[in-house]
Amino acid sequence: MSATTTVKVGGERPYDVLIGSNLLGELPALLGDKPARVAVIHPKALAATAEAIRADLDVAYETVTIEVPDAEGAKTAQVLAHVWAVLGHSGFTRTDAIVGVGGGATTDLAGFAAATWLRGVPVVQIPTTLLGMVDAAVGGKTGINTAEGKNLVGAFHPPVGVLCDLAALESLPGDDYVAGMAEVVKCGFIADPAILDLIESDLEAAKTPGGPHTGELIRRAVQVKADVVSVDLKEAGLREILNYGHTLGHAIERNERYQWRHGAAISVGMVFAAELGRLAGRLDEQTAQRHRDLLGALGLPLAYRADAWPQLLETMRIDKKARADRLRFIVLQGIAKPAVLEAPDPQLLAAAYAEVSR
Ligand SMILES: NC(=O)c1ccc[n+]([C@@H]2O[C@H](COP(=O)([O-])OP(=O)(O)OC[C@H]3O[C@@H](n4cnc5c(N)ncnc54)[C@H](O)[C@@H]3O)[C@@H](O)[C@H]2O)c1
Ligand SMILES: O=C(O)C(=O)C[C@@H](O)[C@H](O)[C@H](O)COP(=O)(O)O
Ligand SMILES: [Zn+2]
Repeated sequence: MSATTTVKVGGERPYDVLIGSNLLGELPALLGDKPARVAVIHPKALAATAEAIRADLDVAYETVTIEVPDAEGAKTAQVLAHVWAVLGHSGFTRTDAIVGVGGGATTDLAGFAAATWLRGVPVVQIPTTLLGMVDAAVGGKTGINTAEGKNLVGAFHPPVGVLCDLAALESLPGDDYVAGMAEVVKCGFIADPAILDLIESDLEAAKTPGGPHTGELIRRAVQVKADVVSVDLKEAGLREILNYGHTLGHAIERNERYQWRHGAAISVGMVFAAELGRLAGRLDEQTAQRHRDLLGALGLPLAYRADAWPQLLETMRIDKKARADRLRFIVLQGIAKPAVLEAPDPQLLAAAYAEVSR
């Protein structure tokens, strides 16, 4: 994809997601002339990019870079407190702005820092992973983990803009790229079957950013997310479909002390959700099998430890979709036909887990 594509996100505070190459020059226009100060939050792996952004912005703004720990290590209350301290020492006011540069973990933290500092300052997200581009940086869900589970503290705080510079994907390790494909596959199953066809048309190419369909896959996945969050920012209903595979996936991440990639965990979670839907009589066998075939061919995991079930079940009880004692899962009634399965029989749950356990 050479030209820049724009996906519009609607709602009370609409914004654009730009997808293309060499987009960093768009940042000053997004920030506008209101901020006097800009904080660029990034992990070590993106230090050079953050420095280049700082150098560019220095002409018009007082700019500070804030390096945060890598991956899930950034999504803690301690790191958030550190960011608040830097903003405080730097004199950040309500018109000043934050820029998140990195994968989903960094943009979740940067977004939450922006949501909470002075009860809300503008944030521009610059995702540098596939997962960040197609999912985390879009939609305004921000947050951190706690000892009890994934993303348990957070806020809905939409960015003022998102810059997906595809050149960033060139330095991304292969396993991280493939982990991002799990969310792309999710978008295919819940809303846009053309995504599944494009991936299946060249499975090897789909594992790399150099594939012939990379740009279209990213655009389609961003469009799925944009369509959903434009009408349901705060997850009052429709937005729950974006959580397909995440009820079990988040429990696996916690069980692995966040050493598994998010995309890998939700890959197992989606196979589980497909089996749950099948065993509940809602999903046909062929579509359930298509989950395994597709995710397996991409190199994503399809199974998890059998002995972990009691702990996973316990963790799933504080999933955000749960209501009182009732667990709720997103299942499919067919491709692009997501639905809620409420309070499934414990035996049904165990049977679905048996299908993904080893
Ligand atoms: N807010 C949301 O709506 C939303 C949606 C999906 C996922 N998430 C969250 O996103 C996180 C996962 O995001 P992720 O998969 O991007 O992982 P990540 O942020 O942990 O990044 C993966 C790794 O890639 C490195 N990296 C990032 N960009 C790079 C680049 N261009 N070149 C080289 N290395 C690079 C990072 O330093 C890290 O080590 C999870 O915490 C998940 O909960 C949030
Ligand atoms: O944007 C959403 O809504 C999603 O559910 C997208 C998910 O891919 C993402 O991992 C999200 O962070 C999960 O949200 P949570 O509310 O279950 O923590
Ligand atoms: Zn996710």
